[in-house]
Amino acid sequence: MGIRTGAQYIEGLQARSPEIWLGGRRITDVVHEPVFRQPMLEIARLYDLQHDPLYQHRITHVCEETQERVSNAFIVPRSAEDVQARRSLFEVYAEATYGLMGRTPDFLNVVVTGMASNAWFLNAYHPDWATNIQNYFRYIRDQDLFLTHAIINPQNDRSKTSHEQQDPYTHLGAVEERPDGLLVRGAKMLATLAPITDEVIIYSFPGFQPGDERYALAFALPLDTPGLRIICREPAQDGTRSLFDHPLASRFEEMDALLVFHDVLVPWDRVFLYNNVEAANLLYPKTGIAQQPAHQSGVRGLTKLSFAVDVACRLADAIGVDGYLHVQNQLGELVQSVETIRALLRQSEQEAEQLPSGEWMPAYAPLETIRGLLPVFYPRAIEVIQIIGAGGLLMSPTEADFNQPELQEDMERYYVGREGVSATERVRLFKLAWDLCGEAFGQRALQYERYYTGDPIRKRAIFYANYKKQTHFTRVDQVFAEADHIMKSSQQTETLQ
Ligand SMILES: Cc1cc2nc3c(=O)[nH]c(=O)nc-3n(C[C@H](O)[C@H](O)[C@H](O)COP(=O)(O)OP(=O)(O)OC[C@H]3O[C@@H](n4cnc5c(N)ncnc54)[C@H](O)[C@@H]3O)c2cc1C
Repeated sequence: MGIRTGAQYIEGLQARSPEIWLGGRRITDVVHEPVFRQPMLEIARLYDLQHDPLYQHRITHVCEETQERVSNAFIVPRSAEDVQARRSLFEVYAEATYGLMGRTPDFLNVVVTGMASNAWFLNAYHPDWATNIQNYFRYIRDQDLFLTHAIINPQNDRSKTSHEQQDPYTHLGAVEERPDGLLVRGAKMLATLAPITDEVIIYSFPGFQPGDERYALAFALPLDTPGLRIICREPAQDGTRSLFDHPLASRFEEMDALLVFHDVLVPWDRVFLYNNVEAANLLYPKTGIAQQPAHQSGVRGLTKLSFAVDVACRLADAIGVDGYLHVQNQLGELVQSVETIRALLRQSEQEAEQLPSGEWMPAYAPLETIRGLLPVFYPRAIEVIQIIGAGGLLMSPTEADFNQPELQEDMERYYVGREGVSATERVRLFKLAWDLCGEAFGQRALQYERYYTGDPIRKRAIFYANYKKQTHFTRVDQVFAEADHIMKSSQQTETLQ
């Protein structure tokens, strides 16, 4: 089939009936559920871009194997040009959503591409796993599917491993091998956008201990597989809020969910890893499934940060405070944070490493530095919006107030900004800013930047450990050697005198 349109994506959702729970209600018509409707349309818009002559050549290509047009997310990069072709897709999708949707289809499609192109790793443990992931890659590429993923165990008792939890099936684990597949039970979090995706892929961060064999799993399933339950968090919007009042929250909310597997059967041809702690712990480091999508996250993160900085600058200008030194200092700091991420991204592409398999991997150190800095830079941008917007962020009236003739004069007089900024312009800008820095939507977007890729603290610790392996801090030895040499020379000189 190749690239889908937005309408085809929505038809796909309509054709299935996964078990979705939202606010105590079982959702039977996901396509018409107000909470999901606009975010679904935003994703459909991305699918439509694949058919837009302005974008098609930037985000899709003709697949050598099938001769069909497919998304650039399925490129296995073999050159710098391939890396750029994929970046181009990341950029188009990020710009279309202002970087506020992190789990757009490109994200997990890149993960599966990375796993499949490194199937040699799975092959070393079990040839079927390698065949399965390669077939799955072809399947999602050719059907142009949209995936969610759940790689974390529920947050029950983090001081214990999976097999030490009170209930052995709190964390998702294998129950029984059957002729037709593997029976699994337990839960995984945090499947972002699950209600409006086609399939889920399960795998895990490293950290398995001996005894955790049954939890060492990787597989993929359609979301309407019997026994699979999607429990959504409380929504940040109810789908009826106006675009005037909530220009971002009413469009880009990514629903997060817990996935509960009530004795779900995973067909053997969908199992990519099972019952092997070593393989599960090495999956991340050996298959590039952290590094390749980190490129997507970097591009998206740059867009989101730049957008927040644009909002901060426009806010300051609209109320005439950007002439103050401390405001300029803070805005300058934000612009520099954007430039830092931009430079790191370029560096990661320019220093892309070629693996022995021929695959091009954007460079690790700059990408990992982006991962370390965004959880600092993005919250800071949000803080600066709060500092500059100050009390004004809390006095915005609603669209209904603007439409009330009795209030018209007050609206026009008391809500204007500096000269040239009308009341409507100022209020819309402040509402946009509040969506980012005050609303539950904005708080989730901030929490996403901290945690979407795992715990930033442990990530940075791993980065340091890797750095230490490669860097032996030899300059310190050199300075001592030089000092010894200088001391020796001066002693010799003294002896001669
Ligand atoms: C908005 C959002 C969207 C997300 N989307 C997805 C998604 O689509 N798919 C998905 O799979 N996941 C998703 N995640 C989950 C994300 O992967 C996790 O939040 C992240 O890995 C951190 O795990 P945790 O939340 O369980 O925190 P925990 O690991 O429970 O950490 C909680 C706190 O305890 C500390 N801590 C815990 N254990 C240790 C330890 N061993 N050593 C030191 N400190 C420790 C941490 O530093 C942290 O401060 C999302 C998260 C967010 C916030």
